[in-house]
Amino acid sequence: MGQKIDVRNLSFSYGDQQVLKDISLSFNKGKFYSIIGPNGSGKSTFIKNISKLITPKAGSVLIDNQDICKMKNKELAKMMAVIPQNILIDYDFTVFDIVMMGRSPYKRSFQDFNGEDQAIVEKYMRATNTWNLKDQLITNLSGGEIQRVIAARALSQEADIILLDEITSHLDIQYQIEFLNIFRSLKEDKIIIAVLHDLNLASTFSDEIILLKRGQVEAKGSPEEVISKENIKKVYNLSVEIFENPVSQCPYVIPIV
Ligand SMILES: Nc1ncnc2c1ncn2[C@@H]1O[C@H](COP(=O)(O)OP(=O)(O)OP(=O)(O)O)[C@@H](O)[C@H]1O
Repeated sequence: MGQKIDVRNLSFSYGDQQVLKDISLSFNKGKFYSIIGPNGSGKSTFIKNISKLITPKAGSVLIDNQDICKMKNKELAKMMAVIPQNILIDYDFTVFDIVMMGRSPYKRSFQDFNGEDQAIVEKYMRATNTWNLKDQLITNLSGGEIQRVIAARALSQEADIILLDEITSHLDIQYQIEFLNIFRSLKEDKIIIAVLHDLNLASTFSDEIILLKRGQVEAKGSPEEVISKENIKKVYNLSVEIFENPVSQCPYVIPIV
């Protein structure tokens, strides 16, 4: 389950504003993918389409050759976990209860969580450094703490596909790196797709990068193929120098200011 995602000729519009145009891509197990591109280029809209939050106007999204629009939400939730960009939780659940919700796809109606669920939840709360927050109300946490709790919930879903929509936006530098490391360390038997704004994080962590420009794929491939002076100029209208990162040996972008 969740070995491969095929996006075929995907187009999407909000009203008469076309936001995604004829996108075809494949994502395979064992890889960390980043989606990059300027503000408004359609990155979040793409993540919402491939997670069935919104429905493509044309084209399809297939997981292991099955159209996600024909899948039950619970079945999809066993295969795919999403960490969204904007997390609004205004009900007074404890952090532990919120993370436990990640186990719901595995339960029948009114079936209780068991010791195995608790052990899974504790494992991922410790990994995301949220175990010490377990008895707090979610409404009392900071933006970065909430994002870590939502990551723990997504990990507790134990899905083969993880979508991260700008997970780093609320996180300080330590947690940005820690988080991307957690997800990268899990990639062997998962598909990880992350929307990232920081080109150098994308370059360091990704096996493949997809560069969007106005809802179309401008470039895709390895960091070396995508992170080039020409692509950055064309898509961000920004002049940059590219060096080799001395630690990771990946392309390292420095804007010319
Ligand atoms: N719910 C919505 N209704 C109408 N238009 C929307 C909606 N959500 C996004 N848009 C528009 O669709 C376009 C793409 O937005 P999207 O959020 O996918 O871009 P993005 O690349 O994720 O941007 P950012 O980097 O700023 O997060 C933008 O022009 C945006 O204004």
